[in-house]
Amino acid sequence: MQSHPDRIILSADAMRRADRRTIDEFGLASFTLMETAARGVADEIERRMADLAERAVLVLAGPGNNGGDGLAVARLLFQRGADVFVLYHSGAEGASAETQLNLELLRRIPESEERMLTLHRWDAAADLQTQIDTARGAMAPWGPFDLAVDALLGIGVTGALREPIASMAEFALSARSIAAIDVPTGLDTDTGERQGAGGMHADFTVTMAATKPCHWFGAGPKSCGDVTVVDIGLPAHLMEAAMQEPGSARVAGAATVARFLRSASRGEHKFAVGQAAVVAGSNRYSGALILASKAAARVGAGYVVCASTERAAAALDAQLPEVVALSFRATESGTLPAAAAAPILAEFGSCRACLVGPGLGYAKDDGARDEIRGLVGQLVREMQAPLVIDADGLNALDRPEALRAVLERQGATVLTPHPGEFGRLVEASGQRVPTDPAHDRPTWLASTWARRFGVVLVLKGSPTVIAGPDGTTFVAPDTSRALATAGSGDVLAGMITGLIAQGLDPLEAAVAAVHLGLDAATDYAAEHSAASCQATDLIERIATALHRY
Ligand SMILES: NC(=O)C1=CN([C@@H]2O[C@H](COP(=O)(O)OP(=O)(O)OC[C@H]3O[C@@H](n4cnc5c(N)ncnc54)[C@H](O)[C@@H]3O)[C@@H](O)[C@H]2O)[C@@H](O)CC1
Ligand SMILES: [K+]
Repeated sequence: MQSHPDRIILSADAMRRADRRTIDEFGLASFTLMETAARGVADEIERRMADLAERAVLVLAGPGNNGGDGLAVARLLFQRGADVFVLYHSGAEGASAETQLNLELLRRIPESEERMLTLHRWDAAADLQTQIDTARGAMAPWGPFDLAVDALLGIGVTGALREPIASMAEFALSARSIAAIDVPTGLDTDTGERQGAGGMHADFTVTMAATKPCHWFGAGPKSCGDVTVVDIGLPAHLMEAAMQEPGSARVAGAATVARFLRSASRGEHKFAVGQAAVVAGSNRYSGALILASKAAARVGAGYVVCASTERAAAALDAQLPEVVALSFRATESGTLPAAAAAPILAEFGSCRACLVGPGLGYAKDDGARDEIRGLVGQLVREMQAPLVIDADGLNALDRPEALRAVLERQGATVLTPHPGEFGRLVEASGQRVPTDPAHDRPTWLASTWARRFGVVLVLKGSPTVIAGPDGTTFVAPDTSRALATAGSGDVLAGMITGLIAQGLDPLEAAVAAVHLGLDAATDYAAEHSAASCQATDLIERIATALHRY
């Protein structure tokens, strides 16, 4: 469980805009930003490399401002006692003024008796093999480096690595550890995907102003190592503006999750604390009903009631005597009939949260489909309490009018699709999905569609992204293989419902539930192989996870 404060995620564009506005509008010189960035990187390196004075550092500097950061870091580490070998891309000589000045400053450092500083120019226009051999020759007397600093490419990267960057990056492999400046070279900043071969795997990454999606998504988490953020002085109002942009997000720290959970009206009488209703299951799928109900109870809902077919309700009774079950004669498809909606609304009208969907058996056959579409549609239209729609409940929203009914609801709605269910929802909405790369990011999709549907949207994935109807977006701190188990979706939906029933704001309940699920999975994986995790193992660990906040 992370103890760090909340972390912000900005897209490459949002970061560039904040940089630009800080320099042009606010008036903080870009050289100052670069120097502040470099100081932050050097401080973090010094914090991790015990005695810098005895260390040999290789700085790989690229042709842009990331390279400029690297050149400044080289100067600072040298000043702090390290022997520094700078391998810089000749493009730096034609780069921004701040990068050129940093190259010039290195050149002005006088020879020193105690420490070595080598500036080695990599001529990007010359024959590649010659450059490789020459660089290798120049490094030969240096022996292995304690650290390589990856300042080749930062958020200006586009597409697969082109030479000579890929060959320059290879020189990092000989170092004992690797520090990446801003982002590891070769990672797409907004997706964390590696374009083609090559590129950097860092032991730690020091990033400017805010994290970027590549630190959390795709190959990023494995390629970045520990990520620390350096405040380079971007003014708060410009950071706030960047945070408002679709695609920007926040990763809640433990303190925030604890604050969300504390907002629950805990300890009051069980009816006051909140009744959670679960409309789920079918003759074939009673497990989903049981898991969702158990999770709602375990997360602290005072009183869980459920509605299902006779057979599923009987199975639940056997396992969860404390949960009151309303049972209905199943349709010939073995699923809940649409006619169950009225009695459910009558019985559960006073519930404080209602979950509909797990195991309803939507795919069974057309008969089932019509019945479940009718049942879900009526609950969407008439259930006043916050409604959590998961699994087959989502599949039943397969027509534009169903999604319009969701948008028109007075009460809050939480949708918890996995990517496939999400794709079908978007398709059913009849709205166009922008396919350009800038927009098919999970954070952008979640915030845009949460706003369009007017819902809390939990876009399950690795990691899971949670967005509110105003576009506020959270990203789960990591993923766990243990969560990739059947039924974990039922558990998550049950937890969200159980937390809302206790008075949590639906968005906060969804964020807290995702974190609790991750904590439970991490706890399990600490003692067992993650692949062996069952949904019931997760439920058993919810209470422990809750207790920590
Ligand atoms: N004043 C500023 O704007 C600041 C910028 N910062 C640094 O500046 C970086 C962004 O700098 P830039 O926008 O100059 O971009 P980068 O320095 O990330 O790289 C852009 C350069 O790399 C080349 N390039 C792009 N993709 C490539 C590929 N696939 N293969 C080979 N070469 C490729 C481009 O032609 C361009 O010359 C940040 O990552 C950060 O490190 C920070 O110092 C904060 C302050
Ligand atoms: K880099």
